[in-house]
Amino acid sequence: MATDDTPAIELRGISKAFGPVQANKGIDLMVPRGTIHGIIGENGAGKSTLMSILYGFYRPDAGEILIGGRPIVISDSQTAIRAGIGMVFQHFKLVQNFTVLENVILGAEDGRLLRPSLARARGELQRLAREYELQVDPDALIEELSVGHQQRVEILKALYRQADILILDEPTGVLTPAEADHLFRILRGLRDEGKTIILITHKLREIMQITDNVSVMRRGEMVASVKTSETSPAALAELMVGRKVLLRVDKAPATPGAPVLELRGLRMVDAEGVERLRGIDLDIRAGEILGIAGVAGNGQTQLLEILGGYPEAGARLEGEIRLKGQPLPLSGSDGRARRRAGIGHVPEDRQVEGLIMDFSAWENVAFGYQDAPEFNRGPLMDHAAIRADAQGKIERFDVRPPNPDLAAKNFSGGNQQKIVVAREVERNPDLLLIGQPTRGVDIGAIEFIHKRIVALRDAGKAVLLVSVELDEIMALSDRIAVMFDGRIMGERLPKATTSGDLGCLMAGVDPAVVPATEAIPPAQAPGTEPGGGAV
Ligand SMILES: Nc1ncnc2c1ncn2[C@@H]1O[C@H](COP(=O)(O)OP(=O)(O)OP(=O)(O)O)[C@@H](O)[C@H]1O
Repeated sequence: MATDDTPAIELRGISKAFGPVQANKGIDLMVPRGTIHGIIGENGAGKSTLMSILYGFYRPDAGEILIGGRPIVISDSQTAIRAGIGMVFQHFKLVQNFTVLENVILGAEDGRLLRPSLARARGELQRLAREYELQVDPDALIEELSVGHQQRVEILKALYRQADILILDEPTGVLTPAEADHLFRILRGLRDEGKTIILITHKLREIMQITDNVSVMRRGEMVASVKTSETSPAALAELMVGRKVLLRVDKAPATPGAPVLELRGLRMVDAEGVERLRGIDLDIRAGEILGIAGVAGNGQTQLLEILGGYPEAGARLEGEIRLKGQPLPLSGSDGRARRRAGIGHVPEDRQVEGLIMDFSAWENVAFGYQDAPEFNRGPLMDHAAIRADAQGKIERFDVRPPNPDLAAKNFSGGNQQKIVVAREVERNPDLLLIGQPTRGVDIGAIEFIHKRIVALRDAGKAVLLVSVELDEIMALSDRIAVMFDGRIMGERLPKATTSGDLGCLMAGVDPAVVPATEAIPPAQAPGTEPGGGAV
């Protein structure tokens, strides 16, 4: 019989192997009811696998699951949902061309939720949205929503199914700081009414800020479970990685040289006629990291795509791009031509643009560089050479498992990112375009990726960094440009600015021309509905 202190979730001896990879080894975990429980661990430590077992995506090879004190076999996600478990995935599982309402009721029409009438479902959805401050338009198509709003739909979907336990896998990776704050308010509210929340994150700041307890995984094992109030970021980092980690970027002042990239009046109007870039002028010099700060959706993606050689289909472009003094074509170029010209590109979305998920790691390491001379023997590609090259990159970047034959989709998110970064950085491009370099990446790997970016700069290369993580922009950049609504709102030196100052520019307000007393609107991507606020 469940009593008040019966844990909401108890895992005993859970093991799961994928071929030779032991993703989970005899995991024990106890999550008290009405708490927020953090799970941290390096990329590939087995966090997502464990949660996928709890959600019925995978069957464990061994072990037992108890929900509310009762043993349960979770054979599929319907069983998990019936047991009161809801999951918000890293990559949302919403149907893009369905409405919010359709997505929320999809799959919920079984058992206790017998085919509700649409009107009743709408009423219930609106009630939940109001009660939990998760406002979204029930009739909006998912594809029209910002990622923050799509995440609201995922949470609403779980609440609609009456989840008592909510699992969130890296929920803030795609959110702006204001959106993340809002999400945390919601999670605290849910906890305070007795729901149990599991939060997987790589951000130790979030762990310290919001969790009650935290469990640490390393290489498939659970190595510690502690009260958050009794630990520190440094202690957690060490538990995770097994060594001390530098939690800040160590770099000497930049010594910029000649301009590598010059942009003049770059404009882009997309296929729907929306002006996404409204005349960008920027210079990036050799030996310099220029960080672009901004709320996602203000033109950074378009800027990277154009420079990387694949602007959105149907877009109209104007302006000039010069690389080391030479004009580059605005269009009619592609990613390979840009790479030949000396531009490396780590795209923001590794799964869509950075990798071919069904291809092996070694094939992905040649992706975009397949015409490089060392990868070809006469008219044929030299697979052995590409494989050997990939093996070296995988080892140097500590990609786990270090298996070049594994398909990209079978690596954990952070290891996928390392594959893309290794491919681009190791080519020593004159200009590296790098979007969200450490999204979903563990702290050990962040330290490593940051070092490699700084090393590239120190070798006299130019780096254009786009990140929604203000901390990352502040730590890595030699100079910061803030984008808002397709324009550069202002430039700052990291030492001469604050996150408040940058936040104003990110919201489209120049603090230099606004009286200090005037209210600053929350940073928000244009096009998200004002009623809902920044998530
Ligand atoms: N379907 C699969 N087939 C083969 N191997 C897999 C599969 N899913 C996961 N793995 C492997 O299992 C291990 C654990 O992966 P998992 O995704 O659980 O890690 P994680 O801790 O969630 O990592 P990240 O923080 O990078 O998301 C990794 O080595 C991964 O490559």
